Amino acid sequence: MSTDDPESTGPSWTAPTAPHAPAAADDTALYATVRVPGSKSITNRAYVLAALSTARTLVREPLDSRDARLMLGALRELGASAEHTADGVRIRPLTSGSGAADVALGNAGTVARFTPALAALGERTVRFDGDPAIRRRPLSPLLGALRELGADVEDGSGEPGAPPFTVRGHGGLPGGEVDLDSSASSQFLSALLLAAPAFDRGVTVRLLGEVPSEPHIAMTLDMLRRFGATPERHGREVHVPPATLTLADYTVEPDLSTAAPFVAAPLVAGGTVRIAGWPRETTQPGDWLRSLVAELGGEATFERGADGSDLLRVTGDGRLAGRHLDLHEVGELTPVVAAMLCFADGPSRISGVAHLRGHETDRLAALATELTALGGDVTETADGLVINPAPLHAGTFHTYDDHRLVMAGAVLGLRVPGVEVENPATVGKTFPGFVDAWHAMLGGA
Ligand SMILES: O=C(O)C1=C[C@@H](OP(=O)(O)O)[C@@H](O)[C@H](O)C1
Ligand SMILES: C=C(OP(=O)(O)O)C(=O)O
Repeated sequence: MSTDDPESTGPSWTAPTAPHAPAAADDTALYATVRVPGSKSITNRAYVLAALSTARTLVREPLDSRDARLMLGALRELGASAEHTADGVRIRPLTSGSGAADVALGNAGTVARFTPALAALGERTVRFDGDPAIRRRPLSPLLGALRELGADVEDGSGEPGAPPFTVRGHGGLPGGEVDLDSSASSQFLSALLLAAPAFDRGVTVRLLGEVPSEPHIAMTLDMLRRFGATPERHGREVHVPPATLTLADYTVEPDLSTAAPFVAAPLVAGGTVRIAGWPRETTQPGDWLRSLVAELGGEATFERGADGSDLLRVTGDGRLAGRHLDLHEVGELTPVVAAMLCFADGPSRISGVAHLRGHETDRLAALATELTALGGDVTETADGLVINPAPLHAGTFHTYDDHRLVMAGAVLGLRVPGVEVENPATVGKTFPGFVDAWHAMLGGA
């Protein structure tokens, strides 16, 4: 499966049905242990912080996927180096250098939002562009804030404040105080905070509007601290003083958002799935899935594996309660959660996720269209979806170049024979091995 070709539509994939679905958990039901790859959000933050450090960092157990490769490609263009070793990826920090550079964004929000500040810190003239979809995703509040902090950002041929654009590095950024509306994406705030230790005066961000995806901000602050920075947050103000970053070694946690469809499987189909390496403490938004499982009628408990590592054991019986869920803090889980709720025995509602219209695709429109096309009773609201019980049937599930729609299609297929998931290769944004792992979970590897 190519991780470099966003347009590759390839053959569709008939999502497999579960062995015994729906069913009470018994010995013929789904029973599997699953290992998911490293967190995209942690991997790409670790790479950025390592590139800003004063010495080499070994990033252990990183994600290897299209978004992670795009981040490494961007950092190399900006003067860092990345070497794959037996233990992980060793990053050597950014070096000064002049001339022109080109950063390929693909459709990676983390690359588009986290790397322009790094370009402003260097001395290259860096052009940024990516897939057609990234040109439509929100960016302009971040580029505006970077300009106010002293960056030289020039709009390109498209919409102002959108790729393609150019950053002319002048060897540093003054930094200072700035107002930021980060309501369209928490990544704007994370981007400023991650680069701030390298600004002459650090940064003080005064937030306008509500920031979604709060756990991703906690992740940014936590990782900054591990690399030696001292961020402080007081309500709507976040301050990061200048700091020298260094960390020899960083181990990436498994991606709990990538784990979402595997957590959903036993609830939707009946059975037990264990997720290996689920951390007892984490800033990842996917950790919220543990409480979701309980709320929808399943069970999620920690176990200790034979090797001493933690596993999360998720059990369900194929019956799900309908619920109203505000997903503002965990928006990236919406596609899989919406697929689960199509099997609930009562009405459900998802709210708080208007910003999903600026994700890989307009996820609210895509989910309403695709779930309805399979027989679902799903309507879009301004900030979410209303989902009522309805029998689903076979059909094509279009994925709009969105990895999480492939995962949602897989969940639907557990109980609905004949769900044809279009362009499954697009899941390579975060989990190139997803289709194989899904078949392995179902016992058909
Ligand atoms: O900082 C991050 O790593 C992310 C933040 C979130 O972005 P939004 O706040 O734009 O939803 C999330 O949805 C995305 O998958 C990853
Ligand atoms: C919104 C997502 O990705 P990105 O990092 O491209 O914003 C996502 O993975 O759900």
